[in-house]
Amino acid sequence: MYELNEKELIFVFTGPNGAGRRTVAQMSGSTLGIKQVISYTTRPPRSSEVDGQDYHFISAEQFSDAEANKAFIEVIEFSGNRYGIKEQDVADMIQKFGAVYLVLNRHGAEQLKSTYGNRVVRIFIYADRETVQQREEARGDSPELIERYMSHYEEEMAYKDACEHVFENIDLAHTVFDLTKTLDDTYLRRNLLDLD
Ligand SMILES: Nc1nc2c(ncn2[C@@H]2O[C@H](COP(=O)(O)OP(=O)(O)O)[C@@H](O)[C@H]2O)c(=O)[nH]1
Ligand SMILES: Nc1ncnc2c1ncn2[C@@H]1O[C@H](COP(=O)(O)OP(=O)(O)O)[C@@H](O)[C@H]1O
Repeated sequence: MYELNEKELIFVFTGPNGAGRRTVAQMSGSTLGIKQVISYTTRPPRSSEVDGQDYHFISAEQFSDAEANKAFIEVIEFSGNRYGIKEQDVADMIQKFGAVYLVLNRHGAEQLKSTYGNRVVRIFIYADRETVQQREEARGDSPELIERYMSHYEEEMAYKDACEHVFENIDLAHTVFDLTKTLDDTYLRRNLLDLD
């Protein structure tokens, strides 16, 4: 396994689906200049999604081949689709950029933590049940998919106290400001938000 040095950090955004993890991660990530390590998935792309940007969309056969070659740090199955992060992608991105982020459910967050230890900073993003459901509806998720996401809500919420940082995402601008400032002050020290 690639050993990370002190300046190399992996930010893992986790929390219930629909809480806004991807949205806030992308916004803070672009301000702070940290890049996303993209997962591989067998699920089909949604109409707004771009291959290589949202996910690497691959066939079930390609996924199994990569799995057989031990390419993935972890693999999960959600709703009949498979998801995984490639170890080589994490190593390459870290060597190139120093700090990276991922958006994962609690199992992925836990796996990364056990692999990379104190180099992993888990950031829990959440909102109340009703708000999450409304956002999934507004995002255009089907009623069946929403039901599946909501059936995992409590399980994902139970991971909150294990995470290094927790943000309730109600007002988007507010969340992104607080998050960016916390990451900058605590880890990156780029003083991007120094308002003095
Ligand atoms: N553990 C793990 N979770 C992942 C990975 N990629 C995506 N996820 C999470 O798996 C869940 C299901 O993903 P999906 O239904 O496609 O939702 P999406 O977040 O809107 O793309 C979401 O909570 C994702 O954040 C991965 O490689 N590993
Ligand atoms: N604070 C917020 N207020 C209103 N809508 C939000 C907020 N944060 C995110 N959203 C919207 O909610 C939906 C879910 O956010 P997304 O980032 O896709 O969630 P996740 O990655 O946690 O599944 C998206 O349509 C996003 O634009």
